[in-house]
Amino acid sequence: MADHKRIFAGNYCTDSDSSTSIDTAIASVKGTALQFFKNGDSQSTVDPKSCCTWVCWKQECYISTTAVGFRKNDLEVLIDSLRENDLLHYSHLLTGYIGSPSFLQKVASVVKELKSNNPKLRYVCDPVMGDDGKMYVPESLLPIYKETILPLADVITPNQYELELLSGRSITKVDDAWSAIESFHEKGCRTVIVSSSTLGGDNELIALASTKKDGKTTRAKISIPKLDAHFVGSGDLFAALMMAWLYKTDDDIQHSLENTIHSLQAVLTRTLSHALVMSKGDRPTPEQMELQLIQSKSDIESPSPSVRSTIVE
Ligand SMILES: Nc1ncnc2c1ncn2[C@@H]1O[C@H](COP(=O)(O)OP(=O)(O)OP(=O)(O)O)[C@@H](O)[C@H]1O
Ligand SMILES: Cc1ncc(CO)c(CO)c1O
Repeated sequence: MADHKRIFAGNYCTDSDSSTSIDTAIASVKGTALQFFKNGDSQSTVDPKSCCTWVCWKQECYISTTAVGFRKNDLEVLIDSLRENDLLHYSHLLTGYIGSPSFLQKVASVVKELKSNNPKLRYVCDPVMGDDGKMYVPESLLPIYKETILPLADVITPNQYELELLSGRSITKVDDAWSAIESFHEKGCRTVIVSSSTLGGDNELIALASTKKDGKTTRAKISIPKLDAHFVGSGDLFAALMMAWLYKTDDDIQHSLENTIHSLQAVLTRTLSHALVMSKGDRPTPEQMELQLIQSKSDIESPSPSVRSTIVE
């Protein structure tokens, strides 16, 4: 199995539902892996060496459906074992929810080690800290994200609130967002994607993307029709799909945004319709709102976007 297709995708999660980034990143890039994760089948469709140990851990977690917290010591043991087996060579690293400062510091040292093994490694960081003005991780994570993680990240995918936290600025207009994004470029982060914001009209969410190459910045913006529901795992799915499409399109932010948003819309619309049928008109339970990823396999693998992004001069 060629080294360049290796992905290291990690999402510190507390239950099986919140690990969509792993399923989706692998599924997007490897095609066949989606079924493998969801049906908990044998390892026949996936060469474990081509994915990563966390994926195997995730599979166990999914089968047992036990609440699992992946802690700093677990990460150390995992990294030590991968190092001993000469398996610390990856093309991409994706991190999501991280709940403790010591874990985040350890992630920073892992990023450095992976980058020293492969200077071309792409680190995609979803700085999951909160939403709608509320933090749901300890505040002590913020300075670590700002000072240590941001300069290491090649791609960062904050939502509007996380953009405010990381930049220390209030974001009330699209122009505020662009200047906060520019400040991240200045810190060394090449590509910044704002996964969702309320900087548009009442019925839409706005996502923004900016990438800097050879001193030139390219910016894109897309309007997302807003669904009247709250989804769990949509941010994970967003980060995973952006990572896959940026890789597949050689950093074309416009097409990556369009493809990602198309797949998200398909998954979320299907999820909501399914949940409403299952709940027979009552408020759907979290189980009924589980993202319909398997059912959306073709929308993930072969998106045909109808919503277009615009390049912002
Ligand atoms: N209510 C919704 N209506 C339409 N699309 C949605 C909705 N909620 C989420 N999405 C889609 O999910 C994507 C990710 O947005 P979301 O706000 O869930 O992520 P996030 O806040 O960045 O996540 P995280 O908590 O991981 O940081 C958006 O770009 C959008 O495409
Ligand atoms: C535990 C936990 N809490 C919150 C979030 C953000 O939606 C995530 C993203 O998956 C998560 O895993």
